Amino acid sequence: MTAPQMTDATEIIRPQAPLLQLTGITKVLKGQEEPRTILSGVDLTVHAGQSVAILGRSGSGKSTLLSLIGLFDRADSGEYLLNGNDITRVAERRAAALRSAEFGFVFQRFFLLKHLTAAQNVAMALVNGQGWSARRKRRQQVMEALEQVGIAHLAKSKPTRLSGGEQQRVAIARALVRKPRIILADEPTGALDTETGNLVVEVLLNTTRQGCGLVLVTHDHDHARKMGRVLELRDGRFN
Ligand SMILES: Nc1ncnc2c1ncn2[C@@H]1O[C@H](COP(=O)(O)OP(=O)(O)OP(=O)(O)O)[C@@H](O)[C@H]1O
Repeated sequence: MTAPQMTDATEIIRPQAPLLQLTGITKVLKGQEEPRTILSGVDLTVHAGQSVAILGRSGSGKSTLLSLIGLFDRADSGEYLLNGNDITRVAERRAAALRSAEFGFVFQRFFLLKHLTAAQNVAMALVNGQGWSARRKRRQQVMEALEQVGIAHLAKSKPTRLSGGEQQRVAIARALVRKPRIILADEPTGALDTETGNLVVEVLLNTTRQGCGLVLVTHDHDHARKMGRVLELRDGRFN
């Protein structure tokens, strides 16, 4: 049996455990109006190398669910296991450590810094509380991530010189450079034409062949069908 490993976030990794396992997750929004139940018993298990598409009409709670998985928010009830560890009520400090050690995030908007090159944008993800890693190691990590998404030749280009698809691939490289176990992608093709969107979906799927888990929120049924599983969020749960 493979021995458990420790990560940056001092978490025990159980190799046989799913990457993530959500059971009976609920989320109620309590604003100035009446409390509103957004998620009412979501179950989701993702293993290494698996891809899942989440469909659902606008407002069905897809982004809310992704923000719970990515530990930007916490569920009101239910259980969340990450690598077999119960993190349902994890405190913010540990959540932040887990976010940067375990997850890569990709959004519809690319959030690239215009005055930096593609490589410099990717390198930004390597800054941590202790400052920068060694320059040579950093450069190697950045080039590997750019190669992984097929744009190493654009390393020195600034975002304004890149197409939308190329910019999204820089954003994906930035998500990959820390070698996350799970990619959370929220409508990553929403701002792209069909052909470019297809390419970006292929790039994301490729990460699962290297062992990442992928959760893709999308409105595009063609993209969803390319994932290993398609789930539809309706009335706060998967039907
Ligand atoms: N911070 C918030 N305050 C109040 N309501 C919110 C907040 N965040 C989300 N909501 C509401 O919760 C519901 C679910 O939103 P969410 O963004 O998760 O849906 P979605 O399925 O991702 O929608 P879309 O496909 O349009 O992105 C919506 O009705 C939304 O208006």
